[in-house]
Amino acid sequence: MFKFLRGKLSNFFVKSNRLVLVRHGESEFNLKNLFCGWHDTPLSEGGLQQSRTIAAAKLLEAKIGFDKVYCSALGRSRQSADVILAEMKSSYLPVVLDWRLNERHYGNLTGSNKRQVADAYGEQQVQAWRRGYDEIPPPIEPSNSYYYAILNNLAFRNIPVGQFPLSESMHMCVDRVKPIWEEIKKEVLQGKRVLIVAHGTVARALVQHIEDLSNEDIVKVNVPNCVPIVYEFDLRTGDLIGNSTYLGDAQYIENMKDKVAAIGD
Ligand SMILES: O=C(OP(=O)(O)O)[C@H](O)COP(=O)(O)O
Repeated sequence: MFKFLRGKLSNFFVKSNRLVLVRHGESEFNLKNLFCGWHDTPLSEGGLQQSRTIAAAKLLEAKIGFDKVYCSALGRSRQSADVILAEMKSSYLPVVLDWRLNERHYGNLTGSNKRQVADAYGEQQVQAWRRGYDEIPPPIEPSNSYYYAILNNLAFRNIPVGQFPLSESMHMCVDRVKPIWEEIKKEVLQGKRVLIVAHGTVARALVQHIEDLSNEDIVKVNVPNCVPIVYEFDLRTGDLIGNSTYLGDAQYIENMKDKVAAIGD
């Protein structure tokens, strides 16, 4: 009876719930400035450290806890989540791996150095591939060094026939992410405290859905590694309350956004 009343009372008072979105820590491919997408690169030493000292530290500082974690089927997302959870003494939490949260497939650009591609095709074309909304990079070919590793990755074995991409635009990624986002949002609105550990383009796709941004506005968004983005939802209406909050030092975050936006060396 007491438990029942306590539940009723907390339902009466608790009217909002938070959701946290984090891009995984720096990967080996991020470090080498290579297009990565569906290639399963591990985190770099720096990326492991960012997961501890930026993502987990800022979440602990903000006293934000979780009930459930969503990751992609790519190892770097899970690796970052594991480090964050260990640091938060929350390794017991359920972690769901879902391929629909995989990074955008970068097609035949996979494995290429971004600066070298810019030297060959021009900066404008590279930025159109990286930050255009409908631009689809050329499909990955069997001659690409990562073609077979991606195709035969057992982490992708549950992908329905016909849905395994050979390349994706931002737009395709936004469409792919929509159903899993709707599933996650339902849980958030039921009061589950969810952490999503995702990737650069997938994080932007989620941001577009969450903030209802236009196609023109979302292409200007850049998500740094390991900076938690916090959202708050009204549990009754399902609407977003206020704006996103990026946890961390404002100047550091701006510098990292600029770094992510740039083609790099
Ligand atoms: O795999 C990638 O994203 P990830 O490091 O977030 O998984 C991309 O290569 C990021 O590159 P971009 O910032 O040029 O889109």
